[in-house]
Amino acid sequence: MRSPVIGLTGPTGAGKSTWSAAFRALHCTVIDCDRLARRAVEQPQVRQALEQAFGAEIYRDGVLNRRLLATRAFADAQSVQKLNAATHPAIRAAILSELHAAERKSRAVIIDAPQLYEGGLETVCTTVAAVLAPEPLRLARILQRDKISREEAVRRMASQFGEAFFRSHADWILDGTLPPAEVPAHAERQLRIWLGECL
Ligand SMILES: CC(C)(COP(=O)(O)OP(=O)(O)OC[C@H]1O[C@@H](n2cnc3c(N)ncnc32)[C@H](O)[C@@H]1O)[C@@H](O)C(=O)NCCC(=O)NCCS
Ligand SMILES: Nc1ncnc2c1ncn2[C@@H]1O[C@H](COP(=O)(O)OP(=O)(O)OP(=O)(O)O)[C@@H](O)[C@H]1O
Repeated sequence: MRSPVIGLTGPTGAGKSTWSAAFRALHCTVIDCDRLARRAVEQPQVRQALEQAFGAEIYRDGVLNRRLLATRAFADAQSVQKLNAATHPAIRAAILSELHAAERKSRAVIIDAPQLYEGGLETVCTTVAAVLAPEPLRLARILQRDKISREEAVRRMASQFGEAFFRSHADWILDGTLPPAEVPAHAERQLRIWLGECL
């Protein structure tokens, strides 16, 4: 039988990683799309598309300057679209390949994808959960985590869907403000609901 496939999404800094770590500890397979994206940008056809859209200087000795690409790609909506067009097909292929490998072997598969809807990945999910937290808290978290300027952080946040979108599209909302120590118990309860629904 196929395992349920849970899309785990939400805006930057909401706390998806805390929830996905809890699901991993519950023996779910977690497909981490940020990790797959890091691999995708090393593929020749993705590199070529990114260089064409954002300039050859974003790679140096074959290594992507992520900060420079981020500055250019999150500058406006059109640039974000170019970034997605260059990277999403390869990321999607990698996700589907990992999904195929995991689908019959895991208790559940969690696709941890900030760009789940932009990539059209909700169509392969049994259900979608969005992790949400208030914007000021998310901003503080990513300033701390990513060591970027406030301006860069605000631009990146503005390039994503807002809370209202996630509330109206996701099937479940998960609390990104819970103390981390409390997340595992909530994740276990949530997983039971999903497994019950999907049996
Ligand atoms: C532009 C890049 C090089 C910046 O790298 P950087 O190390 O600064 O950020 P990192 O990759 O760790 O992503 C951090 C967060 O930024 C946000 N983000 C990443 N890509 C995008 C995007 N295309 N649109 C909006 N937000 C994005 C996500 O919330 C992500 O979790 C990188 O984010 C990238 O390659 N993005 C395109 C691929 C993509 O869409 N990834 C999301 C996978 S679903
Ligand atoms: N429940 C929480 N309580 C306190 N801090 C948290 C919590 N969840 C996450 N954090 C911290 O906030 C930062 C951002 O969280 P996380 O990496 O999970 O974001 P994300 O939702 O995966 O966002 P992105 O899409 O940017 O990767 C991290 O440094 C993390 O340690």
